[in-house]
Amino acid sequence: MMATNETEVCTRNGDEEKHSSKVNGAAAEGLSPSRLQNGGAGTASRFTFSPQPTMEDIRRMQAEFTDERDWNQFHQPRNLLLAMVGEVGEVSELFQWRGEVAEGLPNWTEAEREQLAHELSDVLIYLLELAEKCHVDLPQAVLRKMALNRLKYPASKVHGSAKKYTEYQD
Ligand SMILES: Nc1ccn([C@H]2C[C@H](O)[C@@H](COP(=O)(O)OP(=O)(O)OP(=O)(O)O)O2)c(=O)n1
Repeated sequence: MMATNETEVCTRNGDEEKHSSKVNGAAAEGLSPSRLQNGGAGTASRFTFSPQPTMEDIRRMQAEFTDERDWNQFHQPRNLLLAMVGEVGEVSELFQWRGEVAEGLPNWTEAEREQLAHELSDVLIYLLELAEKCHVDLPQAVLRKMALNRLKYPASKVHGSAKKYTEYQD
């Protein structure tokens, strides 16, 4: 489903489950308590992104943003990496001292949710520009990496376990 402001009815395990879904995943009201636990999102009603913009769209928009400002002179790989890590720190600050946070961030204010959206966007923007400047075709690279992850963690072997692959003896 799209991340829109509509209210929708989802069916899971034959039961009707009503919840509202907003841009930025802002609404958690109406979610059953079990869906607010870690990993509790049922696949039938899982939060999804809008299809646009793509990674390439964002890479291009950021390239235009930096070109217009003559900022490429500052945007070498190491600087972009440091900028990205700084933004990851800003995301961490929003979660700091809150204890565990349930999916959908049910107790967060709209302002806090928007701040999180900004900081996550900063991380993504710098990540994509870092990949560009390192000549990593990230959309394709992520497909290759996920294929490797599936081989390393066969569902039949690791289902329900969070152990690292090095901990399995077979
Ligand atoms: N040299 C720069 C500076 C900024 N940006 C863009 C990418 C990020 O999305 C955002 C980062 O801006 P700030 O460094 O001002 O960081 P914040 O937006 O997080 O502001 P603050 O640190 O006040 O929270 O702007 C950029 O591409 N190159």
